[in-house]
Order: sequence, then C-alpha cells, then structure tokens
Amino acid sequence: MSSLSEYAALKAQVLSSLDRYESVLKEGKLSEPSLNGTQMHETDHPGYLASKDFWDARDVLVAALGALKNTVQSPANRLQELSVAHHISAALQVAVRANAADQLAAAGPQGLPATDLAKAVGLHPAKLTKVLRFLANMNIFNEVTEGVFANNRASSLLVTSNPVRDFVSWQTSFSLKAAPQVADNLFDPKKGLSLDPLDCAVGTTYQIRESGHTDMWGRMAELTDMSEFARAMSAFGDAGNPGWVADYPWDSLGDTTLVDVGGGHGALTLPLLQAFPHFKGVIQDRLEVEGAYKTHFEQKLPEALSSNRVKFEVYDFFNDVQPHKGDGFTYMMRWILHDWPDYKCEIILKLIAAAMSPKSKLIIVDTILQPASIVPKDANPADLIHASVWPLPRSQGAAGQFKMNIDFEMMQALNATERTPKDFDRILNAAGLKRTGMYKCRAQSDIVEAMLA
Ligand SMILES: C[S@@+](CC[C@H](N)C(=O)[O-])C[C@H]1O[C@@H](n2cnc3c(N)ncnc32)[C@H](O)[C@@H]1O
Repeated sequence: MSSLSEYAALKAQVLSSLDRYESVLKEGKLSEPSLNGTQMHETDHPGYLASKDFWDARDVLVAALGALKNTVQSPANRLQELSVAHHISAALQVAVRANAADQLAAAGPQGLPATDLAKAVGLHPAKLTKVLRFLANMNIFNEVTEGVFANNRASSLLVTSNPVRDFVSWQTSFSLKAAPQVADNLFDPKKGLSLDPLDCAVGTTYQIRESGHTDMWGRMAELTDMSEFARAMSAFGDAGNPGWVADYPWDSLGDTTLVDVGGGHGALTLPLLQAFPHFKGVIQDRLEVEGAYKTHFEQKLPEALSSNRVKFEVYDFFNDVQPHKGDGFTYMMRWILHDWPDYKCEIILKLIAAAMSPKSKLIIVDTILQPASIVPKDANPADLIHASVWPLPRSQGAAGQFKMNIDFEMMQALNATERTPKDFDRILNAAGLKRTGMYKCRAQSDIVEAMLA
C-alpha cells in the first residue's frame, strides 16, 4: 500500500502514467500525438480501435494530469475560471458560425490574419481576434504570429465535413441556451421536484408543453436542423462502434435476431450485422425514422436489405407489446434508457421482459456512471469499471468529465439520467430483470447485460 502523500502520489502517477502511455504508443507502433500540428493522431480516426492498454493508460494519465493541475492551481483562481466556463461554449459557437476552421484549412500552416477571416464572414476583426485567441490559449487553433491564426489538430475537427463540428454547433446553440435555466428549474417548487420529461430546463426554455408538443424531439424538429443533430450523434456512434462490437462477447449469442428497440436508423445494428453475418436484425422505432433507416442500409449494407436480414418495424416502446418473443431473440437498446427517468424506463423494460425467455439477453448500451469517491489505496484494479487509482476519483476526474457532462445534459434536456450499477439494478429489478454482466467498452458508453430475474 502506498505511503506517499497525496501530492507525491499524484506526481508519481503523472510520471509513471506518462511512461506507460509512451510504451503503449511504442508497442502499438503509434506516433507521438501533436499539439500544434494539424496531423491527426492514428487513434483520432473514427473507426480506429486502439488497444485496451492504450485506453487505460491515456485515461489514467489525463485523470492524473487534471488532478495535479487542480492541486497546484489556486482554488480561488480555479473557481473564478470555472464560473465563466460558458465563455468557452460561446467562443466555440462563434468559431463554428464563422467557418474559421474551413477558412484556415485552405490557408495551411502559415495561417491567415483574423482580419481576413472576419471580412469573409462580416465580423468585426478585433472581436474575432479575441475569440480565436481565447480558443488558441486552450490549444484550439494556433496564433502563429500576433493576429494570424492557423488550424491545429483540435481546430481541424471543426471543418464542416466533420460530425464533431455538428456536435459543437448543436451543443453551443440549442443546448447552451437552456443552461441558464437549470438552477431556476431545480429550485422551482413544482418543476424541480417533478420527473416529467417536460419539466426540465430545455422544456422551459423552448416552451415545449406550451407549443403543443409532448416531448423534446418534436419541438427540436420544429426549431433546429435535425440532420445536424443526427450528424452530431453519428460522431459518437461511428467512433464507438468498433469498441461496442469488440468488447462484448456477441459470438456467444449464437444464431440470433437482434431486436434494436428505439434503434434509430440502425447505427449499432449495421456494424453488428457486418461483423456477424449469422445475425439478423429488427430495428424498432418511430415511423419518422424509417426513411433514414432505408437510406443508411442502402448506402452501407444493401445486402442486408435485399436478403431480408434486416427489417424496420414501427414500434412505440411505451405502448406496444413486444412482438418478438423467446429464445431466438436478443434485445438491445443503445442510448434509450438514459433518455428517460426511472418510471419511464420501467415501462420500456417491462414490455421487453414480457417477451423474454429464461435464455434471452437484453443488452443495454449506455454510460456506466461511477461515484466521484476516491479510489482506496488498496483497490484491486479488477474491481474498478473504469481505470483509476488512488488518489483519483472512481469517476476518473478529467478523463471522466465528458460522461458527467452527458449525465448533466440528460437532466437538463430530458429530466433523465445516466446510471451507476446500483441505478441500473433498481430499474432492472423493478421490471423483473437482473443484471448479469457489465462490459467496459472502448467507446463513450459501456454495456450492461440483463436477463429475467
Ligand atoms: C438517442 S436516440 C438513439 C437511437 C439509436 N438507438 C442509436 O443508438 O443510434 C433515441 C431513439 O429513440 C427513439 N424513440 C423515442 N421515443 C420512442 C418511442 N416511444 N418508441 C420507439 N422509439 C422511440 C427516437 O426516435 C430515437 O431514434
């Protein structure tokens, strides 16, 4: 057991994590990542499946670096900085709307004066300079010489052809507008204590109920470009698919038909049908999604359509009896339960449980949240879901921040939540199911497996 002080342990962790990270790079014949260059790292490419060692080494390194920074920085300065974190979202929105990354991609490493960039999009040059400098200070864009900016590895992702830009654009517009409502919403004596999906900050901001809608999706379609949202989601789907396919023992399911409940256009079913030619798929979703499903499979896996290996079914997961019953089916839900509060999840889960046989499996792809409590000094790494060590939090600090952000987002936008293993047990048990496995995946979400209790 370590007898080091917390500070000394963090310092040692940063150094040993760096060594481990570098040796994993070497073993994988991977290059050193660049900060200011524009070249993507091999592991940045969506679809690249880095080794488990790489994921763990990078996570612990990022968490340790973040914790050491939090230790040495003045706490007052840190709180001041964090309380104006909304400036980051605002600056990113300006950069995206100004198409700065596209303009700079054409200019190459010598960059362009912000005055030229500003002129092209009708902005005040000094104001755009301020925004780009603000971001360059966080290593998003380079300020090559005073007032002249170039892309770097991070800002290169903000070009219009990259779905990461769509995520940034959607978050810094639709979602950011609801953020100031969160505190008022939580303190509202009625809405704050309600778990009705419309009583959340997004519901108030966009007057979802008042405009006659019953959920966020319909109102969003009225107010925003839903194809941007779909592209934003694909930024995660495409990057995570290799991990979800590799990190669950799909082969053990034998000849099965995957029933993808709320499957959208089949973003998870498609790579699974590609990887396991003996699988069949049924994608169940709302009628509006059928067109996107057809296009998706026509473009990427037409064979599955022509051979009837996949089909789409209009299905309401709150009201319809699950038509596919018994041993031959595996039920699957990616990013469904995290969209709903417990009482709604229980309805969805009970309808699935009623169709399951004692051998059937339900595969839930969602974030497995961990508490932010500090990992004990004598923790067994095998007992931790996500790689972490003393004195870092189980939730991985800086490395787990995005999971926390999405959890917060679920509350703000849908009165919903990501879940810890205990939370999963609560909703599964209420529906007559039990958790039979947890699989940490090389993706932004993990896999929870359940069977009949
Ligand atoms: C966050 S998306 C996830 C889509 C898909 N599972 C994936 O991983 O890409 C949520 C999906 O739930 C679907 N949905 C919402 N309410 C539904 C309902 N009552 N019945 C069936 N699907 C529904 C939406 O149309 C959408 O496709």
